[in-house]
Amino acid sequence: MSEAASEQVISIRGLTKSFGPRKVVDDVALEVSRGEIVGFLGPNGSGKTTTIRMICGLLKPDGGSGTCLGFDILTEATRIKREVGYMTQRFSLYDDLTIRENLDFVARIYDLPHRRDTVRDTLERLGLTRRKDQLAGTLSGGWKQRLALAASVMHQPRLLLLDEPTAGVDPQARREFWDEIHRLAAGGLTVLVSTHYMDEAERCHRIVYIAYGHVVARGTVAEVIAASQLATVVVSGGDTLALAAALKGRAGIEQVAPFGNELHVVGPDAALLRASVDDVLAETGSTGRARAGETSLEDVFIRLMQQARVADSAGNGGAA
Ligand SMILES: Nc1ncnc2c1ncn2[C@@H]1O[C@H](COP(=O)(O)OP(=O)(O)OP(=O)(O)O)[C@@H](O)[C@H]1O
Repeated sequence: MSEAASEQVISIRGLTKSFGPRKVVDDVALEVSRGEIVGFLGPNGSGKTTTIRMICGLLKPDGGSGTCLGFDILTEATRIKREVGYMTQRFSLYDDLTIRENLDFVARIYDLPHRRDTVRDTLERLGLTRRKDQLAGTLSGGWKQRLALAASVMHQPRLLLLDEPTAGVDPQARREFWDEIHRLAAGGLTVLVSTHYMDEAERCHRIVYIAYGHVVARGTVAEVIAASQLATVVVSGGDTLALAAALKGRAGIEQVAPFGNELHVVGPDAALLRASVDDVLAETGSTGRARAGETSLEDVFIRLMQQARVADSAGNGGAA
């Protein structure tokens, strides 16, 4: 394998999977380099978990090809599984074992050498030593996630797959979790993480957005926002509820969303958007004031989801 190719941790194309008559992953291509943190986003049921499971050899694709960690995803699944850490959406450790006992159990499953030292080092590395004798069932959501992360990196995988790792975890714990992910990536670990949280997407080096089984956007957060070519106008003051109702459905306006005392109004044509907002403000005699705003990743995702829904019902899902 060439040096450049060996830096490519995930390289897949044409990945396809159906459950019954439904194609839930359709022609997905993905390239991820060593040390990258790539965010996998998309609405519920869009095929993220299914794709992740195919990449790490837990599920056989119907079509497509490629490599994960240099191993063929179709024929070398066993070798892939050994070098991947996989943290699922649900806490899958034992509530009635302590943190240390849980890690010791995982170390036995992997048949890790120097088990005691490995567990001790992992406890230390993930900041769990102080709580090592606490029962997992009594931990808060944030600590449980930290333990689950420890369990999934203890065997020193080269690729970490995280499936909605911080669902239901408070912002402080989430931030610490992500600090840890960045530390691990800086050490050479590659991370593919599925999430519904915008702040998490923003902490990834790159994001891939999937809808109805198709990749519909990819790039850095800034690139994905720029590629959407959406414009945003922020309206502050006035009766926001009445204004929102008046703005919806007007020419060039695709989204109207209240944020506190302001409205974010979004559309694809900046001039038309502004003209429509100004018209509505004048027509309603509103005291609200309009200014140009920044388009957010959330605005872009809502548009991508709506476009994908239209494409799916027309039977011709888009691809990026
Ligand atoms: N083993 C299975 N058998 C049948 N259908 C399945 C199976 N696994 C997943 N699906 C279906 O495939 C579709 C894609 O599911 P998947 O879990 O990959 O989506 P997701 O993007 O991870 O969703 P979420 O964000 O809700 O976790 C869903 O409609 C799901 O119900």
